[in-house]
Amino acid sequence: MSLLEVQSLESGYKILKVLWGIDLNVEQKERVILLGVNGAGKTTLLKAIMGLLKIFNGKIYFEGKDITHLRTDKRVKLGIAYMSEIGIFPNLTVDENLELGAFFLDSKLTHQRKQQMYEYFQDLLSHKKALAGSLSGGQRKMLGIAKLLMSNPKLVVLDEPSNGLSPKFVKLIINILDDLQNKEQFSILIAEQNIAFLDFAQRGYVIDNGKVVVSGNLSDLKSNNIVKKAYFGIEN
Ligand SMILES: Nc1ncnc2c1ncn2[C@@H]1O[C@H](COP(=O)(O)OP(=O)(O)OP(=O)(O)O)[C@@H](O)[C@H]1O
Repeated sequence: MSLLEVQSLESGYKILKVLWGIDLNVEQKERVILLGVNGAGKTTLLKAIMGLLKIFNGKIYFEGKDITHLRTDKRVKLGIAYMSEIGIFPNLTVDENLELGAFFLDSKLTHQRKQQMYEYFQDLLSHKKALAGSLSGGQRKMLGIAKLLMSNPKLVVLDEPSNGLSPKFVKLIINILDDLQNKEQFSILIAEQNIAFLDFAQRGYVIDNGKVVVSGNLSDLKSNNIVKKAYFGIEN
């Protein structure tokens, strides 16, 4: 049984269908990347998995449980955490952002988890009372990741964490995710256009016009002509 299984998923916005029958799965402790050009449907797919969009057709299972029509907060309680491209609330403090990430934990568990996050991200501890909007781009991403992990997720869903970051910070984010996954053993589903993340993943899917056009393990992806052309600028 896969941790996450998406079957023939069709979704979109009001009457606009964007996803046309997506099949995808994520196994325990696996790192899966979603590649695709702007507008391909990556964000739409992640939102549909999180219950933020109406499902027109198809199924979503988490640990074998049908969650196709489950409310978003209930998906979070089951163990799926999502970081959108924005990821944080700029008008709240660092501490308040972390608390929001654990909305369903009691105050003792929230406190313990916050301490854990401040241990992982010591830079955030010194900015505990600062407004999230006053942090640097890199610090905001760290906060987004810490907020994401507050709920102790089994599956972490990330939408373009590299967006707006310099190559140095992209490397740092990759190292942090690598380290935290080893410590906490969650699975990762990540939408990215930055090829630095290709080596981070074990398996991936290329989405185009709301359909999966290529899928496979890292070496399959790297040798695929569509991927080579779109991401490495190689024609053949
Ligand atoms: N709120 C919305 N209402 C209507 N259409 C939308 C909405 N958000 C996205 N779309 C459309 O859905 C399609 C897929 O967009 P999506 O954001 O999922 O792509 P993406 O692969 O995540 O690209 P990007 O990397 O630019 O975010 C696009 O045609 C887009 O215009």
